[in-house]
Amino acid sequence: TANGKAVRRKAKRQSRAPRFSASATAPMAGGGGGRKPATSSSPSSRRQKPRASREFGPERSLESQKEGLCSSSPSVSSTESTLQMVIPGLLKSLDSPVQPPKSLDSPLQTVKQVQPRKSLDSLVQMVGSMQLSKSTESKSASSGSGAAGSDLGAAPFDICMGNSKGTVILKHGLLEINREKRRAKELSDIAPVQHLRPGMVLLKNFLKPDDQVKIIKHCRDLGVGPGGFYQPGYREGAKLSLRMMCLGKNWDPDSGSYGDIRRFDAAQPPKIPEELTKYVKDAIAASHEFLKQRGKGATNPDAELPVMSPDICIVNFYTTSGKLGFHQDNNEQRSSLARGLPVVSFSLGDTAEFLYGDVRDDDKASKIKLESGDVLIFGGQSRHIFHGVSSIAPKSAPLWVTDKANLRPGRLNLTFRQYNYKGSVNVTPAPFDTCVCDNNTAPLQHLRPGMVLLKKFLKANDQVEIFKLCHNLGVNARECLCLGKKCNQYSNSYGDMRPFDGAQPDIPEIFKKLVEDAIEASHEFLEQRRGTSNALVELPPMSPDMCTVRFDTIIPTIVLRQDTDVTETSLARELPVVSFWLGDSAEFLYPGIRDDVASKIDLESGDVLIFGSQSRRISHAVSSIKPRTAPMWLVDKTDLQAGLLNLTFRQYYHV
Ligand SMILES: O=C(O)CCC(=O)C(=O)O
Ligand SMILES: [Fe+2]
Repeated sequence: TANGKAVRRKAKRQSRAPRFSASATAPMAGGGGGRKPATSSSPSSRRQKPRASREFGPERSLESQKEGLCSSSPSVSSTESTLQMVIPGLLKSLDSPVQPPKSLDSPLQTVKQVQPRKSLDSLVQMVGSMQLSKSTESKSASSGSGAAGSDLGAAPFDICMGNSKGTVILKHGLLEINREKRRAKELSDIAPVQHLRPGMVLLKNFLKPDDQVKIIKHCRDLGVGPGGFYQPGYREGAKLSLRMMCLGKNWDPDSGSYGDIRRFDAAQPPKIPEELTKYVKDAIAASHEFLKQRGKGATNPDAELPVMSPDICIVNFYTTSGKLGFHQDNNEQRSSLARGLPVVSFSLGDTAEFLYGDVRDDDKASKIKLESGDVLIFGGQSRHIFHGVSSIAPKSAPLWVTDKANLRPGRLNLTFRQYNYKGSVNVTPAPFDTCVCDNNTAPLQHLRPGMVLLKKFLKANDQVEIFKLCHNLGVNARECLCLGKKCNQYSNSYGDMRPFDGAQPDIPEIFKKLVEDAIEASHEFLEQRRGTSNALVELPPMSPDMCTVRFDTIIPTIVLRQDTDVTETSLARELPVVSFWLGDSAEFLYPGIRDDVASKIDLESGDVLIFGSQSRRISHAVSSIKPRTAPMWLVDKTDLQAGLLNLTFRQYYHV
C-alpha cells in the first residue's frame, strides 16, 4: 500500500544515516543535538562558553558532586572523614584564585601539573562548594559529549579518575551500601544465562569483579597511549556521544570501514591484549554449554552461534549522558558476516539501556539492561540485528568497580569481533536458489548470488518522467550523459565534468529515490526468501553519486565488460550497480551460476537490474536491442524515438 511504502521509505531514509548517527533526526544519538553541535565546532568557542555538564551542574550539592567523582578507595573505613583528599585541580584553584581556563581536551595535564601541598583536613575546610563545583565542572566537561578528545589529535582521554597524584576518598553512604545489597539480591534471582533470540545470548554478571577491574585497567592504559580514546565524529562536524578506542584495526565512523591506521593522527590501533581474548573465548564456551544443555545435546551450538576468534575490538566509553544510535554492525568482511561470526560485548561500570530489534525502528525495539559484568553475544541469525544504547543510568556501577578501578562515572563497553573468516570450514555463500530464474515473469528474480532482477519495477508514470528528464538533460543517441559530476565519455577514468561541454548535471532526486526503493525491495525479497537477515551482506546498501545514461537504437558490437570504474573502497565493499531499463527490450548477457557459461535474459521497459557483492565484477553486455518492443504508452507519451534507454547508477565514493 502507499502507506506501507511511505513507512518503508522513512525507514530507508533513516537507514542511510551514518552508523552512529549524531544528527538531530536520530533521536537517540548525538549528545550535542544537531548535526554540528556548537560545543564541538571550535575549540575557542568551547573555552569561552564551557557547556554545563549534565553530570556535574554547579547547582548540585556537595554530597552528590563527591559521589560523582567515583574515586573512592576500598580501604576507607566508615569512621574516616568523608572527604579526605581533594582532586589536585581543586588544590590549584585554592592557591591561585584566578585560573586561566584549562584546555578541556587535556584532563591528564590537570592532574599532572599540581601537587597537594596543604594538610588535607585544612583543605577540606577551605573548599567551598563553589570552588568544588567549578573545578569538577571543568573536569566533567572533558568527559562530556561535545568537547574534548576531538579527532584533532587532542590529548588522550583517561577513562579513570584520580591516580597516585591525589584521589578523592569517599566513605560510602548507607544509601549506596543498601543499593549494592539490593543489587546482589536481584542478581541472585536472575537467570545467569538468557537466550534472547536465536543467535543472541546474554550472560548475566559473567565477568568476575577482579576480572572487570583488570579489563578496565587494560583499557585505561591503552586508552591514554597512541591510538587511545578520542571522540569520533563525521567529516561534516557532528560528533558521537561517546569516546572510542579501536583495537586490532581502526573503525572509521565517517566511511563506515576498517583500516590499519587512524585517519586524523595516523595512529596504529593497539592489539587486543591476550588476557582479554581469553575472556571472550570463555564467554563463547559458556554460551555453547548453555545451548547444548538447552537442546539436550541434540543441537550443534556452533550452528547457532559460530565460534569466533577476535582480532578487532571497539571500546566505547559513555559518560552518563552518552548514547549510541540504532545501527547494525556490518563493516566487517563479508566472509565474517556471512558466517555469522558473533559480536561479543562486555559491559562495565554504569548500567546501559540497550535496544535491539529486527527493523530500524527503535519504537519497536526490545529493551534490556546491560550491567557491569554482563556479556552479550549476538551472531548467527542475530548478527544483523539493529541495536543501540538509549541511556546510561548514573551511579549504577557497583561500588567496587568505582573503588578499585577508579572508572569515571559512565560505562565502558568492549565489542569484540573477527574481521575476516579464514577457517577451512565452508563459508556458506549467501544461499542461492537456482530455480528462480526459470520463471521469467516473477516480479523479483535472484539471478545469482548478489544479483537481483526486479521485473517492471518502474511504474508507467516513473518511466515517462525518467524519459522526459533525460530528454531535458540532453540525452541523445550519440553521447553518454553523465550525472553526478563524474563522466567517462572519452577516457577510461571518471572526471568531474563532461569533457565535451563542461557541464556537471547532478542526479535528479527522483532517480535517487527510485534506486533506493529498488535496493530496499531487493533486501525485503532476499530476507523473505531465506528467512535470515543477511540481505545487507548480499547486497550492501549504496547511495548513488554517479549515473551514466545511454540511449541506443542498435548495439554495433557486443563488448563484455566489468563495471569497475569506481574508487577502490567502493569496489572493495562491492557496492552494487543498479540499472534501469526503459523503452525497447534488450538481450543481456551475464555469467550464469557457472561463471564460464553465459546466461541471457530479456530486460524489458521498467526492469531494474542490481548486481553487487559476489556479482559485483561480473562481465556483462547488451547483446541486442529488439526493435518496436517498447510499450505503446511510452512511445505515445514521450518525444523520443524508439530505442533503449539505460541508466546505470553507482556509488563512486564510499563514505
Ligand atoms: O555499547 C554497547 O553496548 C553497544 C556498542 C556497539 O553497538 C558498537 O560498538 O557497535
Ligand atoms: Fe554495534
